Amino acid sequence: MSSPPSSLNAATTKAFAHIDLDGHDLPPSPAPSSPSNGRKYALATELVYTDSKDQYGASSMPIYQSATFKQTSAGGGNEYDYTRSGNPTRTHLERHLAKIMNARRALVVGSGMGALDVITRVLRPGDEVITGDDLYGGTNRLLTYMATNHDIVVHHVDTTNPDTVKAVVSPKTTMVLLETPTNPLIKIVNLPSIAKLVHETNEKALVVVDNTMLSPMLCNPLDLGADIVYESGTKYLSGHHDIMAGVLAFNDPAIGDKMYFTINSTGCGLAPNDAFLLMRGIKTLAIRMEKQQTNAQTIAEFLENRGFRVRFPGLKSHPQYDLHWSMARGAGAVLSFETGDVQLSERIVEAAHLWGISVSFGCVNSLISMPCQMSHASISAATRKERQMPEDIIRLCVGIEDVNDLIDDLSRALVQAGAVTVTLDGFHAKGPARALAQIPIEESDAAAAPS
Ligand SMILES: N[C@@H](CCSC[C@H](N)C(=O)O)C(=O)O
Repeated sequence: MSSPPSSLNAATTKAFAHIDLDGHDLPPSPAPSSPSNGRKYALATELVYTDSKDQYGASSMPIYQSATFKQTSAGGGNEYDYTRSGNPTRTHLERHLAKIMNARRALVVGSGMGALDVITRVLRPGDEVITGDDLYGGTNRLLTYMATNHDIVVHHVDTTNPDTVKAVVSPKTTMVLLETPTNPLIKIVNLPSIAKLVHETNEKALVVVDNTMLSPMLCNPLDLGADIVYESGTKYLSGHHDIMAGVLAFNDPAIGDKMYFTINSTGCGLAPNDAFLLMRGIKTLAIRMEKQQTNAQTIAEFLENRGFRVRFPGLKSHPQYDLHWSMARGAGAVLSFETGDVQLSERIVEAAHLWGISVSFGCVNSLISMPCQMSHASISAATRKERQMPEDIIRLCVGIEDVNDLIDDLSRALVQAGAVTVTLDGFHAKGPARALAQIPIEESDAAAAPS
């Protein structure tokens, strides 16, 4: 895992300012800083291990809080010249991310949506994008913006069924944008099958995966056939909800060059202070994720055992349990459940104390939210209805607190909201929540899927 020679970095930093966004006459890509074959240890070890050569041997890469860098000659040419183009703290983070994401190259920007913006800038009028019918509200909003303002054609299909994707892939398909598990319905998407069928039909189409729900701790979409993987670094990677960040990773040097060109041109690269905080967060990813997943599993089982319909890939009842585990090393820590009644869900959410009513996930603190009113509110009510998104769905994003405290707080909220019948033996979902639990998830999802 040696660093690339400084002359290479300097060449790419300077040359990128003059190349065509369409990728013509690209200079050679920088040498992969930490290619996947540079990994020596188990992922938990690699998350904390770095071999950066700081001049003073600092064990934590310092924050190079400098906008510009002195050059040694009038022609410039030093490794760094200007932080928009490159910064040592950011480079250190990018090399570390490339290593843990099994990528040849990673880049970091100011938010997860910023990462998707960089990716979608390759689209041209008339290009077609295929994506899911259950996807993050911000992603839906950006794609809608592209469709409205840049004449991009967006197909929202049931990506849990590769055949529905196959039916719409064509020579015009430029991008297939997937997330698994989907947010907030926790449906699983068969990444290898879709990547294969897309590339067989149209070898130029880019398969792009939002891996925010799993993080590199649990899934490496590049190994499953994706061309680009991106994540919100605001979530599991940083883990403390104290920064916004976006991460992009690739194996194809030409894709990396294009994305770097856009980042340098638009100035959306991650600031040094945030790069430092993201790097610090990544070091505890394994231990946080382990605890969050264990807590999430306990809570999912707790709710299911009390008669709620729960969506979580750690439950055997999840209709795509086997598919999820064929691609991922864990279930993650986001689950959702339905009550069948919007007002009842609101009362549950508002009765919780320990669970913060907040958007986002992946943080050490546990969060509760109603996606249709919060994270996915930017999807119009009409579109939510068309896609049959359950307005009552509650999303739980599980943190690292003591699980008994989390269960106590949730139990109290369920009782206070009137969602359960209390007996001497405990309590059980009642009314619409109980009725809903009788309908298997696959049946209601099949009814919801667009034909
Ligand atoms: N008001 C924000 C909501 C952000 S949701 C953040 C996160 N990705 C989640 O799923 O909770 C917006 O409209 O973007």
